[in-house]
Order: sequence, then C-alpha cells, then structure tokens
Amino acid sequence: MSDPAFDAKSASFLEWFKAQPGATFHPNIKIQDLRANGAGRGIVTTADIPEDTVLFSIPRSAIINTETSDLPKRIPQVFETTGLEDTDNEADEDGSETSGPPDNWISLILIMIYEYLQGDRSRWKPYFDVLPNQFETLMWWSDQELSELQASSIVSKIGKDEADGMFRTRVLPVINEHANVFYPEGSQRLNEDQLMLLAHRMGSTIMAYAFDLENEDEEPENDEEWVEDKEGTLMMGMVPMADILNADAEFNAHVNHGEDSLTVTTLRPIPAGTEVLNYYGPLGNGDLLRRYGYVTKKHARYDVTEISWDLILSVLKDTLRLDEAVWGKAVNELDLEEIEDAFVIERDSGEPNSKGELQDEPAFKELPSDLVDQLHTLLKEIRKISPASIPDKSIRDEITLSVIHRALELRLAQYPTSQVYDLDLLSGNKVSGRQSMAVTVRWGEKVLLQEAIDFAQEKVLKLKSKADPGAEPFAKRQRTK
Ligand SMILES: C[S@@+](CC[C@H](N)C(=O)[O-])C[C@H]1O[C@@H](n2cnc3c(N)ncnc32)[C@H](O)[C@@H]1O
Repeated sequence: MSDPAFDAKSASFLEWFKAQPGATFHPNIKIQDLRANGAGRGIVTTADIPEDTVLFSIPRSAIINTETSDLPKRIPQVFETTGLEDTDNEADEDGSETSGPPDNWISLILIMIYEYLQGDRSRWKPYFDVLPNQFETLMWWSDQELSELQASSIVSKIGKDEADGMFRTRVLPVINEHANVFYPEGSQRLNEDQLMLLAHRMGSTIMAYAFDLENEDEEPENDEEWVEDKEGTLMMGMVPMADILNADAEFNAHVNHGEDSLTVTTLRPIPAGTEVLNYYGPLGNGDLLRRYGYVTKKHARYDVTEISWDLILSVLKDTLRLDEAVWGKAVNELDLEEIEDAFVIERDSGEPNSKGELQDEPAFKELPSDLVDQLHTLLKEIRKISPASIPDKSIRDEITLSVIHRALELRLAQYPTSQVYDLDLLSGNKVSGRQSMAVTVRWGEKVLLQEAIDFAQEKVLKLKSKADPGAEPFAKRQRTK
C-alpha cells in the first residue's frame, strides 16, 4: 500500500539532495518505503548494477556537523576549545562533567537541536523531514518491555540516567542561555520536558544515523578497516542519503570517505530490486537493538553475553569449601584496580570479506582469557595460604575449568525461560514487535551460553581423562551413549 504523504517526503528529500552542489545519485536506485518489513526507508536498485559502481556521492558541505552548521559561528564561546582538553571527553558521558567544551556527542546534539528549531530556515529542513521521531532503541522501552530481555547484560548498558544527566547539565543550559540564538524570532519556547524529549530524540537519531567522519588528512591504517564505532571518536556528522541505507551483517555497499565528498559504492554486482545495504559492524543483536532498534538473523553470530566476577567467586567458594579466613585473605590480596567485574562470552565469528559476504561458520573456540588469568591469580593467592587445596597445576586447571563451567550453567539459569521455549515463541510467530526483538536477543544469548557450557565441559573431561589415562576418552563415551 502506498502512502502518498510518506512518499512525498522521500521525494522532496531526494530533490533537495540532488540539488546539493557536487551531489550525485545513480539513475538505477530509488528510495523505497520498507515499513512493511519494519525497516523504514531504504534504497533499492531498479536495474542490475555492476560491482564497484558509485551509487551516490554526498558533498562534505551537505553533512551536518560543527563545520557546516551556523551554530558554532553564532556562539563560538560555547564551542571553543583551548586545545588542551581531552577531545572526546569520555567523562562527560556519565553526565559528571559540567564544564569545558562540549564533546562530539554534545556538539552534534546542540547543532541538531538548533537546526531542527530553525524549521524552514534550516537548509537541512527536507532532511529533517525524513529523520525519525519515534525509536525502537532500548532507551525508549518501558520497564515492562525491558523485562522481556530477562538476564541479558544489554539492559545495564542503556545509559538512560547518564543521558538525562548529560542533557540537564550540558545541553539544556546552553539552549536556555542562548535562547535568542536557538529559537527563531516569534517561535514558541520549549519547556524543560519538551527540551529533554527533543534532546533524547536527537541523541537517539545521532546514535542510529550519524557517521564518524574520517579525517581526510590521515591515511587509514588498513584499507579493509570498516568505520564502525560511533562512541567516543573525533568528528561526527549527519550524512544525508548515506543514512537512508539500512544495514546487515552481510552487505553489498560501502561508504568511502573522500576529501570533498563521501561516496557509496557497490561491493559486488547488485541485481535489480535488491536493497542496498551498509554495515554497522560486528554487533550482536543486543547491541544492535540498543543502538539501532532492530535485530537480524545474520547478526546473531555476533551475539555476546557477560558473566560476572561475583558469580565466579561464589562458585569457586562453593567448590573449594575453604576456611573463611583463608578465603577472605586470598581475596583481599587481589589488586582491586586490576580486577575485572565482568567477562565477555563470545564466539569466533570471522569477518565479512571485501565483498561484504560472510564465509566462516561462527564457532565457540575460547573461554575468556582475561577470566582464566584472573582466576589463576586468585588460585595462586589461595595456594600461597593453603597449598594443600591446590597441589599442582593440573588441579588448578581443572578447578578453573570446572568453576567456569558451573558458573556458565548458573548464568544460563538466570534467564527464567528456556531456549526451547523462546524458539517456540519465535518460530510459531507468537510474539511481535519489541517483544519479538527481546526474545530474539535473549534466545541468542542462551544459545551462546549453551555453546560455552558444552565447550567448557568438553575441556574439563579432556583434562580429567589426561590426568587419569585409564578413563575412556570423552569422544568415545559420547559415541557409545
Ligand atoms: C541509518 S538509518 C537507515 C534509514 C532508516 N531506515 C530510515 O527510514 O530513516 C538506521 C535505522 O534504520 C533501521 N534499519 C537499518 N537497517 C535495518 C534492517 N536491516 N532491518 C530493520 N531496520 C533497519 C533502524 O531503525 C535503524 O535505526
């Protein structure tokens, strides 16, 4: 079903884009309404397109950033840096920094709010008309909706309170102090709630749409390196048209950062009627949902979860059954500065090739080495105090693996439903919308945890059979079952 109002916005955006000096747009592509697939707007080919074809180019002058918007010129005192500051001001992200020049995020949020408030007076108005005002990213989910993610570690990474703090301390004061600049003459001023909502809206748009802009003076270290991470890097900007591209873990186009313009080129031949896809990086579905508000089957290979040091400690304590004094002393010997609180469980998932295709099957190949090292450090301390509890290296290794194995089982048990139950929900189409995306994330993490459990168990059994050569090898025991 066509939607004339939606299509009219796409058409006037395209017309505006083509009018930008230096912009190009291939005749065999079009902006398409993909809302029926839950994908908003996207770009689709209308005829076969060969490999290495420039699909469109975006002049740098059409990008929204500190260099192109009027705002930094109108209130230079806000944007000025002394050159001595930490340019990505990471500390700002927790809302704790209340002074100093704005970092990349805050600068772009201020600029986006400014340009948005200019309405028809902004030269990017037709672009703002195709930017979203509703989001599926986790920041916008209710507690009830978030509870569907169960024990997923992604819930602790949403950062809503930090964002609220940052907007209140770094964004709203600038707008209020320079209201005559932000609000065009005669326009309605926004109250605090409306400004907070607008700041969140722009923050979420930047999170899902902005690009890190490579500095054209710097040679990329590696030609194959994709530009992936939006968090805490130097120059961010909104790149009209490049951000109409949707993305997946397998993709067929790439954004190249040139001196005067950014160009989007095909990585392989694209048949007519195919969506042109970009790449957001090797993100698991949890992170994809947090940053971009969607999940895909292909991104599941990059799923991750975390296991906490506290859980490992409690399993180790149960396993060794040491005297409280010995345990307390050994734990106190650990250098708190060096201690990791959580460890990432992930597969070896391979990388897409230069054509954007995935070739290797993902496989669980390694327990987190930082976890193994940290456990060894603690076991060494315990051994110093109680040598009998860990007589030799092979016992140490067996304890390490058994503890990780048991902790992984307990980690899986923190999710209240089983893998089978979740899969039934998904394959029977019994869930939809946000609930379906949450079930996809939690199911993927359970599958990963089960792979990690099987891997750890096999290692424990191998080690035991090595220590006791009379025992049947693990593989044989498996076969005769
Ligand atoms: C850079 S924008 C792409 C353009 C966007 N579809 C639009 O209509 O404005 C990124 C957003 O597009 C959507 N998106 C991108 N790739 C997607 C995909 N493979 N499936 C579903 N939605 C996708 C998500 O909402 C994401 O936050």
